[in-house]
Amino acid sequence: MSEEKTISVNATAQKTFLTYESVKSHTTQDDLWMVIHGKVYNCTKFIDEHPGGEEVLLDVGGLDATDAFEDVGHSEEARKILDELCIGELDPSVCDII
Ligand code: HEM
Repeated sequence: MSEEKTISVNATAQKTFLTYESVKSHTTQDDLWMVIHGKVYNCTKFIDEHPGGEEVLLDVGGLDATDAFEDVGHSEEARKILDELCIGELDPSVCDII
């Protein structure tokens, strides 16, 4: 079964929806995804560059990292980096628990 589905929202914009089931299998240094505020981020390329170190990112691999991310009080710059790492949103039609 495919991990993602793409839904046409209108003629110009498309959203990629991912299930939490697919997010939680990406938990390693070579393949690290996480969820922050309902969006899915592929952080693999950023692990080495994270100013807060790689361990904290690996700790939340495959999980909802919203609280961990917000508790640190990340800067606007950090949020811009997040935008670049976004690969989709959690599928609202699938009710799976994080
Ligand atoms: C992909 C998601 C994340 C991105 C893009 C990111 C980005 C950054 C950036 C740019 C900084 C430098 C300070 C700032 O600009 O705010 C930073 C610092 C930090 N981050 Fe993250 N971060 C992410 C996730 C996390 C998570 C999940 C944690 C878990 C606790 C975390 C913990 C920290 C800590 C502790 C620092 C402070 C490091 C220091 O100043 O010594 N980060 N992060």
